[in-house]
Amino acid sequence: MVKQTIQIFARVKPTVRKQQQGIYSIDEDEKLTHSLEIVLPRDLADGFVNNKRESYKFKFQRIFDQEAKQEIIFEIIAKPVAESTLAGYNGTIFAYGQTGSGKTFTITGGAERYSDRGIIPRTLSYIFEQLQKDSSKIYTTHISYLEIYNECGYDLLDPRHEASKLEDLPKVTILEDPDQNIHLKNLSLHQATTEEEALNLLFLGDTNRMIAETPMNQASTRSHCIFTVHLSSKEPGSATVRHAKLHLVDLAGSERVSKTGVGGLLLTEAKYINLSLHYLEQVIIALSEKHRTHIPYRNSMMTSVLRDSLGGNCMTTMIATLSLEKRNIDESISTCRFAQRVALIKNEAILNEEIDPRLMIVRLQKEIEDLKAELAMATGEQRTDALTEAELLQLEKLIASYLEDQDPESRLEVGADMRKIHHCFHHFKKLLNDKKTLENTVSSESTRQACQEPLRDEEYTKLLGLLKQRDNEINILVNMLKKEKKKTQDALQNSSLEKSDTRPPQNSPFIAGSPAVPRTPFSSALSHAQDLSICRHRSSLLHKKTGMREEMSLGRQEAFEIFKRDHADSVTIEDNKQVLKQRHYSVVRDYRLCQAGSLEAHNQWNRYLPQMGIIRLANGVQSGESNGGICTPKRLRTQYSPSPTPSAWKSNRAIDIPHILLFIGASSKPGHLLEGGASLESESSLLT
Ligand SMILES: Nc1ncnc2c1ncn2[C@@H]1O[C@H](COP(=O)(O)OP(=O)(O)OP(=O)(O)O)[C@@H](O)[C@H]1O
Repeated sequence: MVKQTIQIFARVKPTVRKQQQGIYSIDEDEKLTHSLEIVLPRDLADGFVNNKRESYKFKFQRIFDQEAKQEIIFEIIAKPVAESTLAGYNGTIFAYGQTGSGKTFTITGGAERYSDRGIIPRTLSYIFEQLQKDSSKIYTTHISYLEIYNECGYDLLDPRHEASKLEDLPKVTILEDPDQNIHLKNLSLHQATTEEEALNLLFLGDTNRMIAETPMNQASTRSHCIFTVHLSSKEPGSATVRHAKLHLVDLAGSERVSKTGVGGLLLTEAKYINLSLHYLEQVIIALSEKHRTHIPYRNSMMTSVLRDSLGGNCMTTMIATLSLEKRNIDESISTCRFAQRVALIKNEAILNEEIDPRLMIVRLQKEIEDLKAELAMATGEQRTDALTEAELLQLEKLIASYLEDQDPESRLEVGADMRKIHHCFHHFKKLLNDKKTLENTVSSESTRQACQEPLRDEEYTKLLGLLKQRDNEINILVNMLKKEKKKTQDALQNSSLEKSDTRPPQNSPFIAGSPAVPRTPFSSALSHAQDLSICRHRSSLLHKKTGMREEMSLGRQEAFEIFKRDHADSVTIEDNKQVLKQRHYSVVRDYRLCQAGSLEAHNQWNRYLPQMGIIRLANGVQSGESNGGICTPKRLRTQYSPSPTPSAWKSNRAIDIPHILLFIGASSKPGHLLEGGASLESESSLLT
């Protein structure tokens, strides 16, 4: 590491000697520290006529007067920096001064004479000369050329663009990595293997700079230019590479805005220039102050780019260019003051070495080869990269026997051969993965089955619903039976009452409680039949709703039979059925009498018909009207004989009391009666 303050030099621009007479003097002391004294008459300082002289004294490493040639400038200022760059340290030379003070002349040089070549071409010549001389190292040289104008960076070496204005050039932006290293995006690096190639790049950049220059943008005045030589070096066979950068910087004019007398865009530019230089000054002030932690590098692009050069890893040199004409004295004094602050900045330059990864790989490969050779010599066997077929087979056998061995103390001995050890690990890993795959398959299968569980649940729910439905149906049937039972009991009670107490005389045609209705031999039967008809009609409706008969499954029928058999009232129901049957026969008997043609009975029948509301229930057939001997629906007509005999009725289970009576009532003529009703079939069967 080389610790060094920034070196400051002053160069006075040649001018008419008469103007400078008595203004400045240069002293040299024994330590080669030069001081510049500027003597300013009072009247020049503040406008008042004053014979007193004001003296300003500034110290520099060296002061070059107007006689100084470009060659000496290079030798004294630039050469040491170029040498340190060749040694692997970063270096910076920047020229600072007001417009026209000779910055560009010093850094780049004049175009008129070859001897006017400035620091850049001379440094390039020197560097390539040294590179040629030094065969102990391999050098690589790259060049970049950046222009910063109004805080925007432009690549002056972009070959794709024929710049007619500055904006045609690619814009360069700053990127900062986590280690706070600055990277310039879009700034091209061009390799230069010879001095000529490097100079061509310099000319290309200067040409782009001049072409892009407009009357409003005098590049040399209002922009900063940074010409950088990137040098890499390494010793042959070594993986260590040294990188060094040499910035050669031509700053914009340092004159102050207040004195430029510009406006509009020029003022904006001047502000930018001064702002940029102001931030440079801020950085330098911050660096020159002790215990200052924050350095405002990021405030401008220029200070960001020159970060290393200012207070960092760099050997930096400043050239203060001075114009000592009377009108420029103030600016020259400012420049000198600025230089004095810069001189306080300490830099710590270190060698920028890094290991080249490609070279490291080559070196390691060679080392491996050497070690293999040594191993082969030590073991006496030549090892290849991969195991042979025979070796693999042998290894598989060993692994198999090891895995089968139940002894927990057993060992797998494959020797000190890493290839075999690796193979064993691969084998075990494969086994483990296969096992995991199998477990995953099993688990996914069980997951799949688990997913099907809801289907079982659905089935279960469906069956449960069906069971509930069946329960409801059974409840309905039980209720029906209860109702039937109640009706039957009521009917029986009425019947017994009629028979015993209230039975009217044979000649009385009226029913008890209905004085207007006469009692006939059929009246009792008709009364029972009326009740039963209503009951069965309701029951029929219920059957239609539930569809009981048709949809009753075998199981249900069976269950129902068991239910009927085990029911507490089954005996009573059975008794009731017998009673009903007896009545059925008595009705049939009465009917036969009626059918026998008793005119009296027929007349009596016709008289009582209108009072029997139940006849209207016979499928729309009106009472008292002749239907040509047929008074039943067509369905019944086709199903039963038009003139059935009582024996036929008996044998036909479909015959039932209420309907017989309905049909009787439905015809106005005796002998034209039909029996039966299909709708009562189920109810009849219930009573069977
Ligand atoms: N030491 C010198 N010897 C001979 N001529 C010089 C010297 N210094 C400057 N000049 C001349 O002075 C003129 C202005 O110089 P130069 O362009 O270098 O100034 P500058 O500081 O770069 O100005 P700007 O800030 O505008 O770029 C040029 O013509 C240049 O040749």
